[in-house]
Amino acid sequence: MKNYTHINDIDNINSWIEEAREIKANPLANFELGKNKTLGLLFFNSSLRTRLSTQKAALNLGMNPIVMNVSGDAWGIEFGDGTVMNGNTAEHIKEAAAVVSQYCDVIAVRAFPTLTDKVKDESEQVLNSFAKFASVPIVNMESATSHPLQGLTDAITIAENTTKKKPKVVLSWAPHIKALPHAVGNSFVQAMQKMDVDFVIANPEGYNLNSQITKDTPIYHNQKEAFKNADFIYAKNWSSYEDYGKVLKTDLDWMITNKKIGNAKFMHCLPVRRNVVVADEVLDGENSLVIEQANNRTYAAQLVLKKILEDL
Ligand SMILES: NCCC[C@H](NC(=O)CCC(=O)O)C(=O)O
Ligand SMILES: NC(=O)OP(=O)(O)O
Repeated sequence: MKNYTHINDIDNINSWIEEAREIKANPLANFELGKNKTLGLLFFNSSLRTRLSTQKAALNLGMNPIVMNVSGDAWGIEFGDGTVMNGNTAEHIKEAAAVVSQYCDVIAVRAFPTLTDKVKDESEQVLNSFAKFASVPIVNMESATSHPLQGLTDAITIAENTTKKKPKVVLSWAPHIKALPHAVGNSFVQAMQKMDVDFVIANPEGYNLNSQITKDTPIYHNQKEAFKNADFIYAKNWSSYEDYGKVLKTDLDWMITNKKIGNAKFMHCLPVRRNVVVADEVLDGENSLVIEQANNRTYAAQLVLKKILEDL
């Protein structure tokens, strides 16, 4: 594999899940594969899990990770073509990506959306510019519209926590005070569409995700109806896609509680705001998978890096 930028880069989700579980059972089996190879991790935004689990994955493969907070620490990067750079940006992505490519064998990038400019966000300017101007493989650590390391992690977590042939999985919108990206929701939808699950989405009116992503996945505006017979409930807030980047609703009637989830397992990508997105009782209860889900970030990243290293 060259780049891992989207869930569509997964050619066979069942074999990927199987391989990730083998890696989890024996994380140091490929310790020689990444010897003398450098992974550069570039962060335009905050992170706890992605930053640490991707480095851990690299270390398990014998790679050397180097990390940079691009926003603030690096020179402001210009992405526009032909720009007269007399503003706040000091170096062009053409030089930046070419230079970093000389130091790193693989480059991983995190860059969130503006949530104010839909066209710009959907063009995936930052991620695609790295893919265009870097001479080494690129890994998406959450871009404007997708978080494929998280989507792969979620698929692994569901597979290892069910014995059913076709479990029912619900992605539920949940409240938040801030405007959040669609990336996690989008990649979860795309991962579930590749799996053999009974998958539905629950969100209030005005909060439908991009229909080119949800396609024919059923969307309920009644959370209770959607949760009937659910085996997994995956909560996530996102801002409106239709009324782009707007927060239309902050009251807590869509917050996840024990009464709502019943016997279903609870999932969230984290970080999560307690008693806004989900009640304490759920996160502290035995149906919560969130800590194991975060653990699986390492093995998802390790599988992706392994596939890239094998093709270098
Ligand atoms: N990488 C996991 C989620 C990152 C981001 N969450 C956040 O920004 C939460 C921030 C807060 O709660 O203040 C998102 O939703 O895409
Ligand atoms: N789930 C996730 O990507 O977490 P971080 O934002 O902390 O990396």
